[in-house]
Amino acid sequence: MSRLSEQQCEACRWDAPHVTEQELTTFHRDIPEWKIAERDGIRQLERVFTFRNFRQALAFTNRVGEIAEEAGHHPALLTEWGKVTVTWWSHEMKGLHKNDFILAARTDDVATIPL
Ligand SMILES: C[C@H](O)[C@H](O)[C@H]1CNC2=NC(N)=NC(=O)C2=N1
Repeated sequence: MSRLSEQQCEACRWDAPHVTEQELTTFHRDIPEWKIAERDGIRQLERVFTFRNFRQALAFTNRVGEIAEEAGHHPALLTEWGKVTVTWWSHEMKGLHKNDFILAARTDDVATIPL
C-alpha cells in the first residue's frame, strides 16, 4: 500500500464507514504525532504545530487550507502566535474516516516544507 498521504480521499457521506479499531491502529502508525481526541462523542485527530511567529503560523494555516480545498475535506484550524492547532474529523459522519488520516498525513508533509 502506498503512503497514506499519497492515497486518494473518497467522497464522504453521513453513512460512510467509520474507521475500525484495527484501521485506526494501522493508520495511526503513519501519523504518530497526532493525538486521537474525543469531543462531544466525536473522535478527532489533533496536532499542534509550532512556529517562530504569527506570520509563519498564518502561512502554514494557508497551506493546510490549500490541501483541504484540493481534497474537499476541511479541518478546524486555530491559528495563534507561534502555533497552529489542526483538527481533522468528518463532520458529516461525526467521526473518523480514512480521509482524515490521509489529510493528517498530508498536513505533516506540508509542515516539512520550509516556510
Ligand atoms: C458538500 C461538501 O463536500 C461537504 O459538506 C464536505 C465539506 N468538507 C468536509 N470536511 C470534513 N472534514 N468533513 C465533512 O463532512 C465535510 N463535508
